Amino acid sequence: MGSNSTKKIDYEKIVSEIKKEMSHLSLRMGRVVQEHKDRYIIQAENDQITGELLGNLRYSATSRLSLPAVGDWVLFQEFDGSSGIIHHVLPRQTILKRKAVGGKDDFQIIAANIDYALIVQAVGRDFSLNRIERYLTICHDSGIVPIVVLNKIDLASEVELSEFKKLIQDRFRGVQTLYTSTHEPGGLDSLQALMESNATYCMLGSSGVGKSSLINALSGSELFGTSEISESVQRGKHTTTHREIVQLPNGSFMIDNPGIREVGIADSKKGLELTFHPIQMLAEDCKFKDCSHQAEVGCAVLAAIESGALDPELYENYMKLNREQERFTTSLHERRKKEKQFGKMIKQTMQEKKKWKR
Ligand SMILES: Nc1nc2c(ncn2[C@@H]2O[C@H](COP(=O)(O)OP(=O)(O)OP(=O)(O)O)[C@@H](O)[C@H]2O)c(=O)[nH]1
Ligand SMILES: [Zn+2]
Repeated sequence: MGSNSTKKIDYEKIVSEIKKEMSHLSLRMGRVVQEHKDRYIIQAENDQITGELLGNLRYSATSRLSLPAVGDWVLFQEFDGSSGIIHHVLPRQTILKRKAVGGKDDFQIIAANIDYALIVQAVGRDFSLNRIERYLTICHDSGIVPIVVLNKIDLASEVELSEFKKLIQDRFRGVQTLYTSTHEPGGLDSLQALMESNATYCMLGSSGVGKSSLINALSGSELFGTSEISESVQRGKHTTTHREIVQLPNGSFMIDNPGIREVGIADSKKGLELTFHPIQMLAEDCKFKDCSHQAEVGCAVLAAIESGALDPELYENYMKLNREQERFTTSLHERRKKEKQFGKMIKQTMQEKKKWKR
């Protein structure tokens, strides 16, 4: 799958081992294409199965990460041709997750096994190198290959467009970038040419940049007309209560996901390091191993800013993300500590009560 260097999961081997172990069942493999409250739609070859999670799996789940999500490969026992019980969630190639809000879990999976993310921006006011960088960090954290898509290029003059190109290329060397318009014939050719059949894509981008227009345009090929697929894409657009994977006429899969817009920065240092590689490289030359690159003597990062070798904006952004990450990790830590204290208090109270009864 393109430049994705992560190790490929050998599903065949895993599945045959599980099947051997569970030979009293006749398990089938399928992919979760829709996630509802407690129901999953599973695509298995040409069958759509309504799946429920095996009670055992639900109750033994220690976090939401172990429950099925859109994009997951699962093993299920079919029972009447259209229903099934999910027995296994197979290991994930990639996980796109976000901080859970208000829930007891730390993370919530948005989708699993996404190969490529299209980071969509529009020329004009939405355009922000910093925002692209945030999305790149998310991709690197998740093991998803990013592709930057600058859309609405029909709104830019030749000169403006070449300025945008230069900005992107200077800042994100090595990241594939496409320039598209859904309002011009042929405006999607570069995207169409790039998309791999059977690979799974998602769109990341602010509201209004043209994500739905892109999906609609991609699904409106002459081959399929505007029939089923665009209908299901439309449906996805208006139904904000669940996530869905649709197959496009070009054979690739697209996660049409309203929630994907709320993706935040997750808690991995790895993503930061990959995105801000130049800073990481420089940091190796800092005098102190634990240099915070803020005021230290012999800081190679600060020296590079001074000499003009490092973009100060990239530095600012790096520090900002670092702070955010720290805040997140700290708040997690504090929350856990509070929970522990609370548990202790309950225990003590119970013991006191017992004493009192005696
Ligand atoms: N000029 C121009 N307008 C576009 C293009 N693509 C989309 N638009 C317009 O931009 C507006 C927003 O497009 P959407 O596809 O709804 O954007 P979105 O990213 O899906 O927005 P949300 O659904 O709010 O997340 C619509 O009015 C589109 O017609 C383009 O290539 N050029
Ligand atoms: Zn330093």
